[in-house]
Amino acid sequence: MNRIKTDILIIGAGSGGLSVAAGAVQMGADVTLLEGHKMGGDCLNYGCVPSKALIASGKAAWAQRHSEKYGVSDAAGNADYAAAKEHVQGVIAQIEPVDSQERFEGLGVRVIREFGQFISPTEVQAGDSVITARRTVIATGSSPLVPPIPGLDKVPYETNETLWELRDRPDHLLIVGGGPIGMEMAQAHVRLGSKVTVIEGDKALGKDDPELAAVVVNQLRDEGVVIEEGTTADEIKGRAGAIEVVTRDRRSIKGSHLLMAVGRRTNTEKLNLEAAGIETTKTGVKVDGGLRTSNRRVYAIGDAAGGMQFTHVAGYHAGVIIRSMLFALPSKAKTAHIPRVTYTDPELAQVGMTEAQARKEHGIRLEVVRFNYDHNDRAIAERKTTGFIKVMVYKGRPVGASIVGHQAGELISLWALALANKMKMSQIAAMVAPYPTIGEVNKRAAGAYFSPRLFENPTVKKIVGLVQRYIP
Ligand SMILES: Cc1cc2nc3c(=O)[nH]c(=O)nc-3n(C[C@H](O)[C@H](O)[C@H](O)COP(=O)(O)OP(=O)(O)OC[C@H]3O[C@@H](n4cnc5c(N)ncnc54)[C@H](O)[C@@H]3O)c2cc1C
Ligand SMILES: NC(=O)c1ccc[n+]([C@@H]2O[C@H](COP(=O)([O-])OP(=O)(O)OC[C@H]3O[C@@H](n4cnc5c(N)ncnc54)[C@H](O)[C@@H]3O)[C@@H](O)[C@H]2O)c1
Repeated sequence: MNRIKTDILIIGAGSGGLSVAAGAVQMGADVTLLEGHKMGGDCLNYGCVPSKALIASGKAAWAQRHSEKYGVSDAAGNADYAAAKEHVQGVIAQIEPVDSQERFEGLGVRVIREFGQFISPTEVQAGDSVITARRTVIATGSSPLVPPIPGLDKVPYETNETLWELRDRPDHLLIVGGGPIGMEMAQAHVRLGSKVTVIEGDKALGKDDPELAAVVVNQLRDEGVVIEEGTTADEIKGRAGAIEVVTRDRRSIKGSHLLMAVGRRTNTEKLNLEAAGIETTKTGVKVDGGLRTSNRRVYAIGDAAGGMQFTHVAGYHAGVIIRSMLFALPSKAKTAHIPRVTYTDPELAQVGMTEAQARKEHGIRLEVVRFNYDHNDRAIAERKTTGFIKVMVYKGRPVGASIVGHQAGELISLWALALANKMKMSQIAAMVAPYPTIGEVNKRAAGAYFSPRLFENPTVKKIVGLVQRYIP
């Protein structure tokens, strides 16, 4: 048995774990990192990176088929599904070195390629090593949730972990779940030439503002995706190439392939948390505001912490706990300034409160300002005028922003900055945005807040009248 003493032990080398490791080791801590599977975790290997790469293939095919409006004749836009998947692997391969064992060992991190499990409140076993750490970080991420739908265990199905291996284009992809995974993959596949049916138990993109979700849902429907809402997949039948989903209302929906995209479950089963006195909740490891578990020497971050499940959240959590672990300073993880984006076309982006949440919180004192993409000159030039922004404002400060449209994911960063720093609408309005950019949408939303105050204000009119009378 190999005994190791270390300052910081990190379990899981995904977005969260790697960020802690890189930060802590470069600030002088002795760091040990465990990874039982692939370096880089879900985001690099099975999540953000492959999904965004496949979306890029779909976009390229779509652009070829829809170029007539720019004076360039439409082309067939026929996609080679296997080649698109090679492109996906190529993108992963290009990013991989940044997350590699070699890079982290080069930084001075002790990397052990084993799954870890607690054997006591202060010890973790990984292979033949027993590690005692001053502080331990659970960064074990999450896996696809596969619900016990009758018949599912008897048919082949894809998840976000297997989809990237598939080389034969599905003739008809059935997707159970209309959340971000389901909707992003539905559009990528329909654009790459598959028929696609989404079966969603409630509302597609149901966690988002329904007014924005409707824009995305309508676009996908226009592109040919069949979206069945309000009905769950209650039974699965068939065999490879001929899958049948029987819905709650006893309809039979047939397709060639099945993708399960109904949410996540956190990876805690291998950790033997009881041995360390670490409690869990329904969604993940139980943490306090500073991301400490019920064992004060152990933190949980990223997907494992059971809150918002995004790569940038895992990275943010890393910063929060580094402050607390390395400098013993108080540090709290907040959520109000965390953005999220669904990378459909158009994209859907949110930070802070949605309109419904803000109305509930602030009642009639809430102001909602809007601006539509069809008044943005760059959007008109690029013929990407579908979409709008709305900003929820309370006492002169934004408390939420929702954007659906071209590059919404890029535009939301400004509002993430504003919310993180409690900025005023006047500070956004003071910004000069270059013309013609999609980014002017943000400036115009801020302008929409001040327009009525300036242009429909009798006092302003009176002052201007007076000043004009007296200046030479
Ligand atoms: C299809 C898909 C698309 C996504 N797209 C986006 C996106 O566009 N933007 C975004 O922000 N987020 C996206 N996400 C979410 C994002 O991937 C996750 O939020 C992020 O990967 C979480 O990081 P993490 O460090 O918590 O966990 P992970 O990245 O999952 O890393 C956890 C690591 O821990 C390892 N591990 C588990 N148990 C143990 C153990 N006992 N011992 C040792 N190692 C262990 C695992 O093997 C894994 O490598 C997407 C997710 C999916 C599934
Ligand atoms: N762009 C991004 O940032 C991005 C992209 C993909 C995934 N993610 C992350 O991964 C998480 C998981 O994504 P997801 O889409 O799997 O989960 P999700 O929980 O967001 O959506 C799952 C959907 O499946 C539906 N559902 C559940 N059981 C069903 C059933 N039996 N039949 C029909 N519908 C059913 C739910 O109503 C829900 O709308 C996201 O919440 C997000 O944190 C992020």
